[in-house]
Amino acid sequence: MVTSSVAPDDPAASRGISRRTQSDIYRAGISGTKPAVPVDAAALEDAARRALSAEAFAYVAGGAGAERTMAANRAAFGHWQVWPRPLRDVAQRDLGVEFLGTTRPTPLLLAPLGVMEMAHADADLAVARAAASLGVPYTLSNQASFPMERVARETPLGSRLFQLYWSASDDLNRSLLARAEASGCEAIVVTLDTHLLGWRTRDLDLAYLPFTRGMGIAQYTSDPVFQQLVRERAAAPKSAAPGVRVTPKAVAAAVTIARKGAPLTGGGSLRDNLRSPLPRAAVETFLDVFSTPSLTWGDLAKAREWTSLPIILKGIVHPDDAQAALDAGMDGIWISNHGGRQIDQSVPTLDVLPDIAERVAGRVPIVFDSGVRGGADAVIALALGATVVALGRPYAYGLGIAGETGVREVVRNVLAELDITLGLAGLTAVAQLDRGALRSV
Ligand SMILES: Cc1cc2nc3c(=O)[nH]c(=O)nc-3n(C[C@H](O)[C@H](O)[C@H](O)COP(=O)(O)O)c2cc1C
Repeated sequence: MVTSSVAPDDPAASRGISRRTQSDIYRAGISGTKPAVPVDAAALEDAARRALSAEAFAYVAGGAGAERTMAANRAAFGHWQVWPRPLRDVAQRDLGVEFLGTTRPTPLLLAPLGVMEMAHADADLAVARAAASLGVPYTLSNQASFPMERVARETPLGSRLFQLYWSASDDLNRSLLARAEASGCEAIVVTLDTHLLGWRTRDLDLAYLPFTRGMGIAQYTSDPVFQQLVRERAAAPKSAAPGVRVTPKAVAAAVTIARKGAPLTGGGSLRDNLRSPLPRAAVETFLDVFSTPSLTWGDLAKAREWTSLPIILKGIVHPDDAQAALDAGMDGIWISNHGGRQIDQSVPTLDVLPDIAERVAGRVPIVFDSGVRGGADAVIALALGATVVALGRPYAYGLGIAGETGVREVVRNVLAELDITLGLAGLTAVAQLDRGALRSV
């Protein structure tokens, strides 16, 4: 349900999320209260830059190479304009869509974002609560900061998908998917575009990768198969690993790793965790199993054996790969270039959306992401054939600035602008959005 602080007898309450949001904001303004996070997308990013550590902001905001794909993702929206169409009675508007066999209240999804503890200590818990309060499904990342079971406990009514990074251990993959199913996830999203970690310029300049500090590996350290791999590694004779120079930063990193490794040591004191070889072995094991560059289309059949949930492939950009996903019997396609974090000067997702939508021809749902910054962007993607649109960085910025409230405001603002844009385009339902709503430039 979409929540609002507007009183139930307020006429705005029956006029959709846009009127409720505007009413909430302007009414609070009378008492001098401003929104917790900037509404403008660029101002939101700026505020996040100020709120986050240099490392956290670089990790969230950064892309691959010279970040030309990030810029292209945004520029692609500039090739389309939304036609205004007045005098069509748009007093009642329906944002609902069919997705994975269920009618959803909105056409929005939250994309999986790893290591959200860098933005806020409540990380995925805060994001899940905000998403659930707005009826927006949340895609839990394989690199989350809390185990999926904990998120499920905190938001039993929230709709969740689980995103898998296909690791080098099939036993681990199977275990993660079984846990996702047991904890109420509705679908598995297999991310395909990160089989090699992108050349992330900002992170390289800061020499900072959160996983090497034990961050963003909570789905692993809480997994029985992974725990066994870690114990085996810790027990094996050591090969001489390159030493780390002991500096205050190295000591701080060791403390973080020890804390994050607590699930492996039985949650002992910090001193115990620092002494135990397991937390560091967990980081090393993770770095070993994380990526599987040898994966091929033929391997996907295994995922079918591991889960009975629908499987969506994330990271599809080439229309031929969309076709291959259909041929492989997948249940959904997630068009994404990882927000420009993988290949520099790659293909902007919006540019390929129409071709892919044509190939898919409604046979499976299409999730779209990379570059969505507001409701008008979402309208354009939906009109070009997306079934649902996924929001990424903006909600991480909201999280960093104002925790759960920040995420809720960011998502609410996108929905409100989407609702207004739909109505001003003369339409009363997301289902009516098609190419006719747009002018190409
Ligand atoms: C900080 C950050 C972490 C991410 N972590 C993941 C992840 O764990 N799994 C995944 O499939 N995609 C991940 N992505 C990619 C997003 O799911 C999504 O594709 C991307 O953010 C879309 O681009 P946009 O945020 O610029 O709109 C991450 C993106 C960012 C910015």
